[in-house]
Amino acid sequence: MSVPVLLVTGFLGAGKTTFINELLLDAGGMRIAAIVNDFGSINIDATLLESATDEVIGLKNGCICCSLQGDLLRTLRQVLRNGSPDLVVIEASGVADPAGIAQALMDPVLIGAAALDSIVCIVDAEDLANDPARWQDPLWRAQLAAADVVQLSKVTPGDGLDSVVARLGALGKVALGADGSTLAVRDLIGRAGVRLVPGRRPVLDSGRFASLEWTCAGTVPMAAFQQVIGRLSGSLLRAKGLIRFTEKPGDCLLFQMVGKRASLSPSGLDLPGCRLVLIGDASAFDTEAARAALEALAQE
Ligand SMILES: Nc1nc2c(ncn2[C@@H]2O[C@H](COP(=O)(O)OP(=O)(O)OP(=O)(O)O)[C@@H](O)[C@H]2O)c(=O)[nH]1
Repeated sequence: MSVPVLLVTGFLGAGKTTFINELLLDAGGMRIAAIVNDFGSINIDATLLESATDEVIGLKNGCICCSLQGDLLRTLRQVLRNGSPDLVVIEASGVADPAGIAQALMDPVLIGAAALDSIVCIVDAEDLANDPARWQDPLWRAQLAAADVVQLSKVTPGDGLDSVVARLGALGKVALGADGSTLAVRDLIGRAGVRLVPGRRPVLDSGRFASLEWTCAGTVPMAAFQQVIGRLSGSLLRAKGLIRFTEKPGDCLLFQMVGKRASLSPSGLDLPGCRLVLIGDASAFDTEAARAALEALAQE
């Protein structure tokens, strides 16, 4: 019998890694392997998931819905060779159109060993409230359209939640998690209808996003870092990183920013220096200016 593959999609920062982490931590005895595609060359998501399962493989430097389709298939074969898991979870990057990944997974050789089961789309309720234009975003709509299961994240009771659920319903999607709950992993499997090879071409707009990956071997001063991020925030869609501040060089902190909301929390990791990924709209985000501003912060 082929191993089911669960594909988790959703816009930048929607909560895909958080959702998968919860699945892995509450796997109900299932052996789950995770394949994680980050947009850039620093695979923060894979690093974050490594503590939750033995088998996490990061795919970086491209997108599995287009340039890395071959890498995805090779990785999947490798995962299957390493001892058949009960389930493979693939986290798409926030810029991926799941149609491209579904097409790749229709590979005639692979399909007997691993077959795409459900596609879960994480929909960020807070993002929809803050940025109603998201409803018209072609990439966001393509991610939603592909979904067998729509899971809401960042829900606040009231706050227009009923109208979000109703509007998703009008688009033909039943949104789960309006009460903050998530389905158990076993209940996510087998939810797909008959899946045809997607006829349309994936929504790809490689020029839409600009990203910067920055690392330094030492630390950065906290107040100056916050100032730089504050200045950049208007042009950023997503930022994440593992940062050591000069004031507390012993702590490796997880920095997250989605839209205007930023947070710092203990990462539980012990990686040296700092690593940061910034993603913005290409028309607004000046990566070289951002790099220079970050370089000016680096301390030994
Ligand atoms: N309050 C709240 N925060 C959440 C929820 N889900 C995710 N977050 C936060 O949102 C931020 C992004 O979450 P991730 O899980 O990394 O999002 P992602 O979709 O994997 O992000 P990318 O892979 O970078 O596109 C983090 O700071 C999370 O802690 C949620 O349900 N509620």
